[in-house]
Amino acid sequence: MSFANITTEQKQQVLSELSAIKADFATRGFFPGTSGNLSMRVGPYSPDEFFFAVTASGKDKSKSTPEDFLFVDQNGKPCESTTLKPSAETVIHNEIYRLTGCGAIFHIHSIFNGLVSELFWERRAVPVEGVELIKGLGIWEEEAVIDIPILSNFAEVPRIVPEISERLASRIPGILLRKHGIYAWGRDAFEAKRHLEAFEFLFEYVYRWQLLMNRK
Ligand SMILES: CSC[C@@H](O)[C@@H](O)C(=O)COP(=O)(O)O
Ligand SMILES: [Zn+2]
Repeated sequence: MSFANITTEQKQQVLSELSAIKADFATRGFFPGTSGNLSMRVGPYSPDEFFFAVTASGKDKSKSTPEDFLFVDQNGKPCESTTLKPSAETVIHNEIYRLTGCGAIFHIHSIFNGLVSELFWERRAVPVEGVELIKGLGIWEEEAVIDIPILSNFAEVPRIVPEISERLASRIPGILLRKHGIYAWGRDAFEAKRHLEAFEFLFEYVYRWQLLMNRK
Protein backbone atom coordinates (compact mmCIF):
# COMPACT_ATOMS: atom_id res chain seq x y z
CA MET A 1 0.00 0.00 0.00
CA SER A 2 1.53 3.31 -0.99
CA PHE A 3 0.31 6.88 -0.65
CA ALA A 4 -0.47 6.83 -4.39
CA ASN A 5 -3.31 4.37 -3.67
CA ILE A 6 -5.11 6.88 -1.46
CA THR A 7 -7.87 8.58 -3.44
CA THR A 8 -8.34 12.32 -3.91
CA GLU A 9 -11.72 11.97 -2.17
CA GLN A 10 -10.13 10.37 0.89
CA LYS A 11 -7.56 13.18 1.08
CA GLN A 12 -10.20 15.89 0.58
CA GLN A 13 -12.37 14.40 3.32
CA VAL A 14 -9.49 14.54 5.82
CA LEU A 15 -8.48 18.07 4.82
CA SER A 16 -12.00 19.41 5.08
CA GLU A 17 -12.54 17.83 8.52
CA LEU A 18 -9.21 19.17 9.79
CA SER A 19 -9.88 22.66 8.37
CA ALA A 20 -13.23 22.81 10.16
CA ILE A 21 -11.65 21.80 13.46
CA LYS A 22 -8.77 24.25 13.01
CA ALA A 23 -11.22 27.10 12.36
CA ASP A 24 -13.32 26.12 15.37
CA PHE A 25 -10.29 25.89 17.70
CA ALA A 26 -8.95 29.21 16.38
CA THR A 27 -12.18 31.03 17.28
CA ARG A 28 -11.80 29.64 20.80
CA GLY A 29 -8.27 31.04 21.12
CA PHE A 30 -6.62 27.59 21.15
CA PHE A 31 -3.64 28.67 18.95
CA PRO A 32 -1.95 31.68 20.61
CA GLY A 33 1.21 32.86 18.86
CA THR A 34 1.02 30.16 16.10
CA SER A 35 1.23 27.41 18.75
CA GLY A 36 -0.56 24.08 18.41
CA ASN A 37 -0.73 21.46 15.69
CA LEU A 38 -3.36 19.06 14.35
CA SER A 39 -3.21 15.84 12.38
CA MET A 40 -5.53 13.20 10.99
CA ARG A 41 -4.70 9.83 9.48
CA VAL A 42 -5.75 8.75 5.99
CA GLY A 43 -5.85 5.26 4.44
CA PRO A 44 -4.97 1.89 5.97
CA TYR A 45 -2.86 1.56 9.11
CA SER A 46 -0.05 -0.65 10.26
CA PRO A 47 2.53 0.44 12.88
CA ASP A 48 5.18 0.28 10.12
CA GLU A 49 3.30 2.20 7.45
CA PHE A 50 0.72 4.96 7.73
CA PHE A 51 -0.02 8.41 6.36
CA PHE A 52 -1.52 11.54 7.87
CA ALA A 53 -2.28 15.18 7.16
CA VAL A 54 -0.56 17.56 9.57
CA THR A 55 -0.52 21.33 9.99
CA ALA A 56 2.35 23.14 8.29
CA SER A 57 4.86 24.61 10.75
CA GLY A 58 4.73 28.15 12.07
CA LYS A 59 1.55 29.29 10.30
CA ASP A 60 -1.02 31.66 11.75
CA LYS A 61 -3.56 28.96 12.58
CA SER A 62 -6.44 31.43 12.76
CA LYS A 63 -6.19 31.87 8.96
CA SER A 64 -7.50 29.37 6.40
CA THR A 65 -5.24 29.00 3.36
CA PRO A 66 -4.45 26.26 0.79
CA GLU A 67 -1.08 25.90 2.55
CA ASP A 68 -2.38 24.87 5.98
CA PHE A 69 -1.72 21.11 5.76
CA LEU A 70 0.52 18.58 4.07
CA PHE A 71 0.54 14.79 4.01
CA VAL A 72 3.44 12.91 5.63
CA ASP A 73 4.32 9.24 6.17
CA GLN A 74 5.20 7.22 9.30
CA ASN A 75 8.65 8.84 9.29
CA GLY A 76 7.25 12.37 9.04
CA LYS A 77 8.44 12.72 5.43
CA PRO A 78 6.17 14.59 2.98
CA CYS A 79 4.26 12.21 0.68
CA GLU A 80 3.93 14.75 -2.12
CA SER A 81 6.25 17.38 -3.52
CA THR A 82 5.77 20.56 -1.43
CA THR A 83 7.63 23.58 -0.12
CA LEU A 84 5.66 23.34 3.14
CA LYS A 85 7.38 22.15 6.30
CA PRO A 86 5.44 19.77 8.53
CA SER A 87 4.90 20.83 12.16
CA ALA A 88 8.14 20.91 14.16
CA GLU A 89 6.36 18.42 16.48
CA THR A 90 5.48 15.88 13.76
CA VAL A 91 7.75 13.29 15.43
CA ILE A 92 5.40 13.34 18.42
CA HIS A 93 2.39 12.65 16.16
CA ASN A 94 4.33 9.83 14.49
CA GLU A 95 5.10 8.17 17.80
CA ILE A 96 1.52 8.45 19.08
CA TYR A 97 0.12 6.95 15.84
CA ARG A 98 2.72 4.18 15.98
CA LEU A 99 1.86 3.29 19.59
CA THR A 100 -1.93 3.70 19.51
CA GLY A 101 -3.12 3.33 15.89
CA CYS A 102 -5.46 6.25 16.57
CA GLY A 103 -7.09 8.31 13.81
CA ALA A 104 -6.48 11.93 14.85
CA ILE A 105 -4.21 13.89 17.22
CA PHE A 106 -4.75 17.46 18.41
CA HIS A 107 -2.22 19.58 20.33
CA ILE A 108 -2.82 22.95 21.96
CA HIS A 109 -1.10 25.22 24.45
CA SER A 110 -3.29 26.81 27.14
CA ILE A 111 -2.76 28.68 30.39
CA PHE A 112 -4.47 25.95 32.43
CA ASN A 113 -2.66 23.01 30.83
CA GLY A 114 0.64 24.84 31.39
CA LEU A 115 -0.15 25.72 35.02
CA VAL A 116 -1.22 22.24 36.07
CA SER A 117 1.77 20.65 34.34
CA GLU A 118 4.00 22.66 36.67
CA LEU A 119 1.76 22.37 39.74
CA PHE A 120 1.90 18.55 39.57
CA TRP A 121 5.34 18.16 37.97
CA GLU A 122 6.85 16.43 41.03
CA ARG A 123 4.33 13.58 40.81
CA ARG A 124 4.62 13.51 36.98
CA ALA A 125 0.83 13.29 36.61
CA VAL A 126 -2.27 15.43 37.10
CA PRO A 127 -4.68 13.66 39.47
CA VAL A 128 -8.42 13.98 38.80
CA GLU A 129 -10.96 12.41 41.14
CA GLY A 130 -14.61 11.74 40.40
CA VAL A 131 -15.23 14.68 38.06
CA GLU A 132 -18.08 13.89 35.66
CA LEU A 133 -16.17 14.99 32.57
CA ILE A 134 -13.71 12.10 33.04
CA LYS A 135 -16.43 10.31 31.04
CA GLY A 136 -15.53 12.61 28.15
CA LEU A 137 -12.26 10.66 28.04
CA GLY A 138 -14.20 7.42 27.57
CA ILE A 139 -13.74 6.32 31.22
CA TRP A 140 -17.16 5.47 32.57
CA GLU A 141 -16.57 3.95 36.01
CA GLU A 142 -18.24 5.46 39.09
CA GLU A 143 -16.08 8.09 40.85
CA ALA A 144 -13.15 7.32 38.55
CA VAL A 145 -9.71 8.42 39.72
CA ILE A 146 -7.25 9.11 36.93
CA ASP A 147 -3.69 10.34 36.51
CA ILE A 148 -2.92 12.31 33.34
CA PRO A 149 0.80 11.76 32.54
CA ILE A 150 3.12 14.80 32.51
CA LEU A 151 6.27 14.38 30.39
CA SER A 152 9.48 16.41 30.19
CA ASN A 153 9.61 19.08 27.53
CA PHE A 154 12.76 19.69 25.47
CA ALA A 155 13.52 22.37 22.87
CA GLU A 156 15.00 19.58 20.77
CA VAL A 157 11.68 17.85 19.99
CA PRO A 158 12.98 14.32 19.17
CA ARG A 159 14.27 14.12 22.77
CA ILE A 160 10.63 14.13 23.92
CA VAL A 161 9.82 10.92 22.01
CA PRO A 162 11.37 8.15 24.19
CA GLU A 163 9.35 9.23 27.22
CA ILE A 164 6.12 8.95 25.20
CA SER A 165 6.50 5.19 24.83
CA GLU A 166 7.43 4.88 28.51
CA ARG A 167 4.58 6.98 29.88
CA LEU A 168 1.65 6.54 27.50
CA ALA A 169 -1.14 5.07 29.63
CA SER A 170 -3.53 2.86 27.74
CA ARG A 171 -6.78 4.27 29.15
CA ILE A 172 -5.80 7.97 29.10
CA PRO A 173 -6.01 9.37 25.54
CA GLY A 174 -3.51 12.16 26.09
CA ILE A 175 -0.16 13.32 27.40
CA LEU A 176 0.76 16.66 28.90
CA LEU A 177 4.18 18.17 28.16
CA ARG A 178 5.62 20.20 31.04
CA LYS A 179 4.92 23.95 30.61
CA HIS A 180 4.14 23.25 26.96
CA GLY A 181 0.75 21.78 26.11
CA ILE A 182 -1.61 18.80 25.79
CA TYR A 183 -1.64 16.15 23.07
CA ALA A 184 -5.01 14.42 22.83
CA TRP A 185 -5.96 11.67 20.41
CA GLY A 186 -8.92 9.55 19.41
CA ARG A 187 -10.20 6.97 16.92
CA ASP A 188 -11.34 9.83 14.71
CA ALA A 189 -11.46 13.63 14.74
CA PHE A 190 -14.76 13.70 16.64
CA GLU A 191 -13.33 11.60 19.47
CA ALA A 192 -9.96 13.44 19.57
CA LYS A 193 -11.83 16.76 19.85
CA ARG A 194 -14.03 15.45 22.67
CA HIS A 195 -10.94 14.23 24.51
CA LEU A 196 -9.12 17.54 24.05
CA GLU A 197 -12.10 19.50 25.35
CA ALA A 198 -12.51 17.15 28.31
CA PHE A 199 -8.81 17.49 29.23
CA GLU A 200 -8.98 21.27 29.08
CA PHE A 201 -12.11 21.30 31.28
CA LEU A 202 -10.45 18.97 33.80
CA PHE A 203 -7.24 21.02 33.91
CA GLU A 204 -9.15 24.22 34.70
CA TYR A 205 -11.28 22.38 37.27
CA VAL A 206 -8.24 20.91 39.03
CA TYR A 207 -6.41 24.23 39.01
CA ARG A 208 -9.37 26.11 40.50
CA TRP A 209 -9.98 23.35 43.05
CA GLN A 210 -6.36 23.65 44.22
CA LEU A 211 -6.81 27.41 44.64
CA LEU A 212 -9.95 26.87 46.71
CA MET A 213 -8.30 24.25 48.90
CA ASN A 214 -5.23 26.39 49.54
CA ARG A 215 -6.97 29.68 50.22
CA LYS A 216 -6.15 31.36 53.54
C1 LIG B 1 5.43 29.34 18.54
S1 LIG B 1 5.39 28.52 20.06
C2 LIG B 1 4.89 26.86 19.73
C3 LIG B 1 5.86 25.91 19.09
O1 LIG B 1 7.10 25.94 19.70
C4 LIG B 1 5.29 24.51 19.15
O2 LIG B 1 5.25 24.03 20.48
C5 LIG B 1 3.92 24.39 18.55
O3 LIG B 1 2.98 23.94 19.18
C6 LIG B 1 3.70 24.79 17.14
O4 LIG B 1 4.77 24.42 16.30
P1 LIG B 1 4.46 24.11 14.75
O5 LIG B 1 5.82 23.81 14.16
O6 LIG B 1 3.81 25.34 14.16
O7 LIG B 1 3.53 22.94 14.74
ZN1 LIG C 1 3.52 22.84 21.00
